[in-house]
Amino acid sequence: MQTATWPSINLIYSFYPLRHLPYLKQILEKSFEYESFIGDYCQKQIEAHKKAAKKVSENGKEEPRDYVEAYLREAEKDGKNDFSEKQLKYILFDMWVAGQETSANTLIFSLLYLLHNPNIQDKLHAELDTIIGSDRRITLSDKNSLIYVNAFINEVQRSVNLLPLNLLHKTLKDVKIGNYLIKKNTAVVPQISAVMYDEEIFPEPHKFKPERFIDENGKLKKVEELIPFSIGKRQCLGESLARMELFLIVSNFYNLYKVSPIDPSNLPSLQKTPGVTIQPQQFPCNLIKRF
Ligand code: HEM
Repeated sequence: MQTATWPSINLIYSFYPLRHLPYLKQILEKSFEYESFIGDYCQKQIEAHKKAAKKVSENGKEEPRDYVEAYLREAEKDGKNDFSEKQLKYILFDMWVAGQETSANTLIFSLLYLLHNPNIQDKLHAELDTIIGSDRRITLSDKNSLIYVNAFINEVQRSVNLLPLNLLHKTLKDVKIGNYLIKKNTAVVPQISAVMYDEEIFPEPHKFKPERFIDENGKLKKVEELIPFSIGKRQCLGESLARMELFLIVSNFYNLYKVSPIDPSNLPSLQKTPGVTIQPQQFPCNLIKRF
């Protein structure tokens, strides 16, 4: 994934003849290698589902267990050949690539921010101890009560700024914005960071402050400029899934564990490795059970 999202890959796809240059050629070949690795994995899942899934024609009335099963059933019902296995493979590929590392890297950065801000971890634990108060499983029904946890996740997503350059878009017709004319077929790179690091909206944008998302009455603030999933027609397809995952993992993980640095005088680096998605550096830390 890291290879496939290198800026050089974007460069090649923006101007395809560049793929013949020796260094870029090597990178592109590496990305094809990873692409077929993930593609093969998706294909194996489809094969396994085809064997196990209950077909509509076999009176499969119960809910499909997952996306692949739902797709295969729809394909069986469809008479127009709108569904194909190739399409399914690439949908799975897209969801895997877009959904796996994005959520994982955001979660890893949450650890880093807590290692750098032990007082914020104390506040997180204080809220979890007051509202949850045990090692019971936290569920989505707890979401509205855990204000600080939600504010913490918002601030992690704002600070990580996972897709700083968003994905490339293209204008389908001439567009006028203010005094600027953007011609049809222009590549546009919407800058999510310009919004999430705007100091008029988020004062001291480089400081990690979950409190910026809590109002004077202690309620969670809705801040429209918090746009880690982008906005518009092509905004993240997995946003609601990702939001659920982040809440469930962050709340349960930090309820059960306290994180601490191996060496407090030498904290792990917050440096971000660039790519289409931001990557953290590898780091060790201690996990202490709270229950
Ligand atoms: C923290 C987690 C995530 C973040 C920050 C994130 C962010 C984004 C962003 C910024 C885009 C580009 C939107 C645009 O072009 O304007 C995007 C696109 C996309 N995301 Fe996510 N995403 C996350 C998780 C997921 C998950 C879990 C899935 C699926 C299971 C997913 C699937 C997709 C897909 C398929 C697209 C392309 C949508 C399109 O082009 O129409 N993402 N995501």
